[in-house]
Amino acid sequence: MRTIVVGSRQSALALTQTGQVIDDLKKLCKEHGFEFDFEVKKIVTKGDRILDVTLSKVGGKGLFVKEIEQAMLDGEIDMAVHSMKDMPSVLPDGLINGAVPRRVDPRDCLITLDGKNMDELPQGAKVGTSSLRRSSQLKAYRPDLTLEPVRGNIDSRLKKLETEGFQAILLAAAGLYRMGWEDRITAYLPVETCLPAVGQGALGIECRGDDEELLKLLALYNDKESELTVAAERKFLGVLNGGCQVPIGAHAVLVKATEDHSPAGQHVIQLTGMVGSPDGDVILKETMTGTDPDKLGEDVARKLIERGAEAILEQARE
Ligand SMILES: NCc1[nH]cc(CCC(=O)O)c1CC(=O)O
Repeated sequence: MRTIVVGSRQSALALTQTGQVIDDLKKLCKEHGFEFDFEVKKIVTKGDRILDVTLSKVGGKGLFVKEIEQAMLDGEIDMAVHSMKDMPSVLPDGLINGAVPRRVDPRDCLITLDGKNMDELPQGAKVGTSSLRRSSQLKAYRPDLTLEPVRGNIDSRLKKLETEGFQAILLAAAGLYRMGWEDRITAYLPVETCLPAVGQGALGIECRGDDEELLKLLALYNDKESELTVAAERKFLGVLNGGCQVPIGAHAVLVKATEDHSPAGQHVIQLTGMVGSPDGDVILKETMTGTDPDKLGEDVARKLIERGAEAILEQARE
């Protein structure tokens, strides 16, 4: 019996989703005769130590995964469950993404205390979000809103909704589902109004590239549709060279092969990508379809670069 040591951040969300993945993997082990046991090892990351500082000020990229990846390379842990949207687009040598489990709803949602949805919020309402992607798109949709940063874990953000005088806060629906707090969701933001973060709603299971035993199990856990759509979004992000702290959004879905005149049975991916200015004055969007996720992600990114995405991102990075 081999014990798989699973590294996890100690936030409630990280531990919850790690526990859920371990439960799923244990079932798969039983069904397919794998002799694995699982153990969780908590790891404090740089991102956790500086939760009170606005992430864009400390260089957000990979802040939550670096220590975990080092522990994996050092053999202290064997596997880690990440929110896909917090995973850098390039993994260090020796580590791979062994599975993308079935993705949950990628949309953002609005949480209000009085049940008002986005269109019912009063003129100038104070709305909490620390995400440039969300505030850029929200400003484009409702220029009158006052968007203010709200940081911290999901539970502390929900508390701040009450204690810091926000009329609403914006969060990913996925985190609330995983915590069992979906009853807090007041309204979903349609992807047409607010394109989600790349990989939002999906998890990634990272492990060492030479851990063949574990990779066999993870292959059974992989969801092809989630893998393909997330791959297209991540390639798009990688080409634009953006972390989670620039106003970039993307959303991919599988469409029927016939709609794209491709051979039946072939996967056709439709990807919408977005780059916005921080003040929401410019929102560039492109939608394309394709069968190869990498090519599609690259094509959508190139299209946006042709239309001036670089200058917008440059402005956002300042
Ligand atoms: N940036 C933090 C973060 N990373 C993952 C999630 C949960 C959503 C997901 O798994 O995609 C959240 C919270 C949020 O953005 O509301």
